[in-house]
Amino acid sequence: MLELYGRAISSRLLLGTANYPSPAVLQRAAREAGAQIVTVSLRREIAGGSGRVGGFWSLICDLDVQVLPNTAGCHSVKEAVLTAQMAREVFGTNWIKLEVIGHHDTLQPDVFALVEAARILVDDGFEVFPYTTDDLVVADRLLDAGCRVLMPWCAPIGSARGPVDKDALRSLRAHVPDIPLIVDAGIGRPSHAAAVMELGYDAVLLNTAVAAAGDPVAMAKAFALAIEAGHLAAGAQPLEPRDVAVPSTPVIGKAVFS
Ligand SMILES: CC(=O)[C@@H](O)[C@H](O)COP(=O)(O)O
Repeated sequence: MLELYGRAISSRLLLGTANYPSPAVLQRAAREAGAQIVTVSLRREIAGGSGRVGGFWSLICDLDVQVLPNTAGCHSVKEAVLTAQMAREVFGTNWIKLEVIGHHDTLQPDVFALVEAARILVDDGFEVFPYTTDDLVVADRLLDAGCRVLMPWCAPIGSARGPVDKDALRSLRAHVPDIPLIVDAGIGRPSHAAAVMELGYDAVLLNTAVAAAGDPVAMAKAFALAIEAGHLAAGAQPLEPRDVAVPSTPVIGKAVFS
C-alpha cells in the first residue's frame, strides 16, 4: 500500500483531468483506471471554465476520489502560492501539486522558485507534491523545505517521450529510498509507466497519454495494468542485463551425438 502524507492509497496511477474528449469519457477513464487520486487545475477548470464549474465538480465528486489540486500554468512564487491558497478554499484540501513553470517551450519547472514556494506553503500548513526535475540537489532542498513526496518529470509535459534519462531516475531513487517518488509528466505509453515502476518508483501521474488516446477508457485500463505489473516486478528482484549468453536450459541430460 502506498502512503502519501499519512494516507493509504491502493492505486498507484494518479490521473490528470484535462483535455478529455468529454466529461463522461474522463469519468469512465478514471473508473477504469481505478484511480483514487485525480489532479485538478484550479486555473483551467474553475477560473477559465466558462460555466463548467458546477458540472465538473459534481463529476469529480461522483468519482469519490481524493482531489489533488494543482498550480498548473503558474510562473512565479507569488502566483503559485496564491493559486494554492485559493485551491485550498475551493477544494477543501491542504494537498497541493505544486507547479512553477520556468521555461516556455519545455515547461521545465523553475526549481529555484519551486523550492521557495514549497517552503512558504509547508509553513502555511500545506502538504506539498512538487513537480520537479530528477536533480538530486533540488530533491534535497525540497525535502529540507518540508516536502514528503517528490514528483520528478521523466520528459516534458505532454511530450509522450517516456523516461529519457533512466540513469538519472535510478540515481534519484537510490538517493531518497524512503521518500515516495511519483513520476509526473512525459509518460506516453503503458510500457513507459511499467519501466519507471520497475526502477522502484512508487506511482505515476499522467494525463495526456490517456486523455488524448484514441480510446481513453481502454488506455486508462492499460496504464493501470502496466503500473501494477511494473510495481510487482520491482519487488520481485528483476535480473540485471548481461553481456554474455547464459543457457537457460540445463546442459545435463543433453543428447550426445559424437
Ligand atoms: C495534469 C498535470 O498535472 C500535468 O501537468 C502533468 O504533469 C501530466 O503530464 P502529462 O500530460 O505529460 O502526463
